[in-house]
Amino acid sequence: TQSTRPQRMLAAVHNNATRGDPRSVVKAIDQFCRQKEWAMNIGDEKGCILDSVVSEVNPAMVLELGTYCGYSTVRIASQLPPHAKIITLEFNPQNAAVARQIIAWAGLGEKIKLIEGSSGDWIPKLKEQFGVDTFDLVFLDHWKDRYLPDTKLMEECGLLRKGSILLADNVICPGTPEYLEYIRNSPRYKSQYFKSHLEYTRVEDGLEKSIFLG
Ligand SMILES: O=C(CSCCNC(=O)c1cc(-c2ccc(F)cc2)cc(O)c1O)c1ccc(O)c(O)c1
Ligand SMILES: [Mg+2]
Repeated sequence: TQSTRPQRMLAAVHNNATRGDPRSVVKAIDQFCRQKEWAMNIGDEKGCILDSVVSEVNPAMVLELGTYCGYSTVRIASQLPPHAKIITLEFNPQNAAVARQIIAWAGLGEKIKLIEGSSGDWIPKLKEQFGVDTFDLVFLDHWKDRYLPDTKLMEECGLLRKGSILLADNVICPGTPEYLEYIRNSPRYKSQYFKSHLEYTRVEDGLEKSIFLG
């Protein structure tokens, strides 16, 4: 039976990355996406911006919305301080299955909790189910029309604290106009745009970094 793109990406990781070496996993995926097949990972260019935000925030608790194959999950988790954790939500079971194996190959299983399901269902359950208090960093990379409703949901569920950082991918391509409008005009956030390119292309895209002011 025909393999899927995430399965071919996983094979590239098994064949080209060193088990237990997250940077080699990231490199193998970027090479696969540049040389073989484009895929919607944040990629190496925007990935460097993500890395700098993670190291600046040095978060104890991270929420990622949209795991896909786990590329950004591995990038973030490889920079977390000891005992820090990332919870990542993925809607698509096939993508989640591949992500679990890529995360395991990178040796980061202890730091990462992957939940299969929709963000709208799970965000209201995170406190009771996983004993979460608030998140220091939230990375938004799921359905682009869910960025705004899920941000409002996180506010309502008390998952953000004064100083929590939201980092949103794809605010230009595919684009998240309602989210940008809200977050840039809300007195409860201070936002900054990091201009970049759509992963593995020359098309403009960027990341929006926003601090929750409480
Ligand atoms: O894809 C989803 C929703 S979650 C992924 C959201 N991410 C994106 O859509 C996303 C898209 C692009 C992008 C795509 C085509 C372009 F021409 C240009 C840009 C880039 C990104 O960086 C992204 O993050 C899903 C849902 C249910 C399922 O059953 C399933 O198989 C998949
Ligand atoms: Mg993205």
